[in-house]
Amino acid sequence: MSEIKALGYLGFSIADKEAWRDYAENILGVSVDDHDNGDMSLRVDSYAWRIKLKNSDHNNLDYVGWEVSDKQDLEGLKSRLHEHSIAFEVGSDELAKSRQVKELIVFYDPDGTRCEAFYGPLQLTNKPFVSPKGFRFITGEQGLGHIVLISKDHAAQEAFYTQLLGFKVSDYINTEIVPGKPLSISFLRCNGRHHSLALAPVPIPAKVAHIMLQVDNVDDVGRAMDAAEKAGTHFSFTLGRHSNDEMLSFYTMSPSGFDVEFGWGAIEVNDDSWHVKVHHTNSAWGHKFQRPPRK
Ligand SMILES: Cc1ccc(O)c(O)c1CC[C@@H]1C(=O)CC[C@]2(C)C(=O)CC[C@@H]12
Ligand SMILES: [Fe+2]
Repeated sequence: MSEIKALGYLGFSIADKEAWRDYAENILGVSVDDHDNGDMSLRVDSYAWRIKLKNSDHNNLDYVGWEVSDKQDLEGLKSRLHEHSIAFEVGSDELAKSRQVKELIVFYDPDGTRCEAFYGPLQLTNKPFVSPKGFRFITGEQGLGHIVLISKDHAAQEAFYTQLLGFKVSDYINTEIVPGKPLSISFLRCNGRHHSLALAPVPIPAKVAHIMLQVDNVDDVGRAMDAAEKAGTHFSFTLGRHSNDEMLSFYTMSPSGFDVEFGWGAIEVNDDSWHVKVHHTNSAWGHKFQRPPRK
């Protein structure tokens, strides 16, 4: 049912390129490539790029790239979108070239976030990924990591990603961010990663709450934490262990204002044995929220 195999790539407009370069290399430990037009791209694995940072005067989530297996599955997805009267465009050759993929389509979710579905990402096996911090990121079949979108029309967003795009619900977390205003976050998967996408109906104007990158060594979470502390980066949530995917992680505020969760040790979901759960806590321990500094 689901053609979507993984979170493939992300595109952001960013207002502070040099701050991002420093944050990417020295805290996240990902590699940075500069392009002739002033944009930067981040690598975490064999893919030519995973996160594109468009040099701009504002910060924005520009697109979310979902990977499908092959042309057949892309055609299957096109048919489903067509059946449900969801408009899509076939990406031009120029767009495919700039995304460094074989083919892609472009459509929008109910909240207006630009989605791209693609197959055939360029692999740079002749230029292996080298982390400036010696980190190794867990990607492969689990994709880039996860993204948490702030949902405006939450019911429509959940229906779109589950019924149309074929994501499965892993669980829900009921929480109270504003005291007296309970809300339920939906965690959705499209592979063994517990969630590649979460939808959080938090009443704030932001589009993206955070993105998450996962490393394969718990000590690298500690090393990234030390580097972030040394750099004076704001910790939005302190070190903790999540209740649902059991990830050990901390969150720092990126130069764009959204957070990056840096984690290790999450469970993998087996579709045959998993059942949907409801949690009433975000974390088994830790993850203390810290108010952002005033600008
Ligand atoms: C609870 C949880 C489980 C797994 C995760 O990967 C994960 O990022 C979270 C945290 C979700 C997060 C939160 O708990 C506090 C309120 C947050 C920051 C939001 O406003 C959106 C995401 C929410
Ligand atoms: Fe997360």
